[in-house]
Amino acid sequence: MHIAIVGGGALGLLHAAKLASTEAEVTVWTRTERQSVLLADEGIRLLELDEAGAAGEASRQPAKIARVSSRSLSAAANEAEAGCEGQQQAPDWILVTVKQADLTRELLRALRKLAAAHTAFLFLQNGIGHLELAAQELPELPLFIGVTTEGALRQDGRTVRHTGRGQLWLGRASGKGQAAGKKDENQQIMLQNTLQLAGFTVLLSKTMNNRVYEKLLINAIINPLTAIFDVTNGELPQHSARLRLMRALYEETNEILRVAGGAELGEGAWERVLAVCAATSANVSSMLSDVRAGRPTEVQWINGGVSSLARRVGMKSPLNDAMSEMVRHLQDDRR
Ligand SMILES: NC(=O)C1=CN([C@@H]2O[C@H](COP(=O)(O)OP(=O)(O)OC[C@H]3O[C@@H](n4cnc5c(N)ncnc54)[C@H](OP(=O)(O)O)[C@@H]3O)[C@@H](O)[C@H]2O)C=CC1
Ligand SMILES: CC(C)(CO)C(=O)C(=O)O
Repeated sequence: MHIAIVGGGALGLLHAAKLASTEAEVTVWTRTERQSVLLADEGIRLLELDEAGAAGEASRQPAKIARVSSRSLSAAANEAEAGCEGQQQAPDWILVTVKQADLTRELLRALRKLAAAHTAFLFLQNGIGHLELAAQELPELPLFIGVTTEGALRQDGRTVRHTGRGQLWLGRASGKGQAAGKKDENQQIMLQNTLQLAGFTVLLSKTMNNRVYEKLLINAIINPLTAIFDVTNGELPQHSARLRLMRALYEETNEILRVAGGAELGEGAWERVLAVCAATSANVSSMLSDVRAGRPTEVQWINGGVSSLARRVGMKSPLNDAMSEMVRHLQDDRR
């Protein structure tokens, strides 16, 4: 099986490095030519978690060097379009691991050139809204969505630290329980088996809607509030005013996801949000990391995504609107 990974960032390098230990052929499509040359020459340096869950150097595990092929995405797309001799066959799977802001029409059009009729796509972004865009640009191709609780941090162009073991749920993008075709199922099972051989825990789901919305609920609460208060995930609920804000944001978001998104998150969703804070207590959330580094955040696809859902059915979303506004200000202030 040939698996191409779009983006040599935290999640992309983690998946590529671990998949390289299987029989799959792995290609990383990077943004820059420079990173593609670095990966081809020196391989990916993976700081793996040990059995107790400590990562890389902290646990004194030697770094693993994983050999993969790599290409800049634009060069690969141009070659595919020109029908250059000797180019790689179209992949069976394309795992898209760029951040939301980089998941543009232009990127999707480049990917279309690199796909064949048998190519399936898996999108691993936090937030919502990107699948609609992908469906417009890749209407005839099988699109799958993944919700992952793995944690990864890129340290330099070729080094990635596995910061937390989690699980990956994957299924059809619009999967509200519709019957999957046999080809679909086989494709998913092949990817599941390969990812499991690489060491990931992978579960297939026919109700990805609920998985996506549960992760969205978690991100819509933890990410903006940790960014605004400049605290770790574990510190967030430890102050009564912050806990009250979390709860208010939970009530608003949960109701919007239920009414506008048809989410069935069941009992205990609030406790699960608190459990994520506890399980990732030392984490600096991705939104706080982005704010600290002066990078664009994914707030537009997280709290902004919740607000868009609300608007569609005439509901109000004052707290989510405020989160988007405040995080955008933080972003602008840091630039
Ligand atoms: N990291 C994590 O633990 C988790 C992340 N996620 C989600 O996964 C997504 C990716 O996150 P993460 O891996 O942390 O992000 P990173 O910023 O580490 O990685 C994104 C990568 O995409 C690359 N990229 C951007 N544009 C293009 C392009 N046009 N062509 C090819 N590559 C491109 C970037 O390249 P360059 O560096 O050159 O700009 C970068 O290497 C996000 O939506 C995040 O919310 C979900 C769960 C866990
Ligand atoms: C679950 C959480 C909040 C873990 O840090 C996350 O997904 C993020 O930081 O984006």
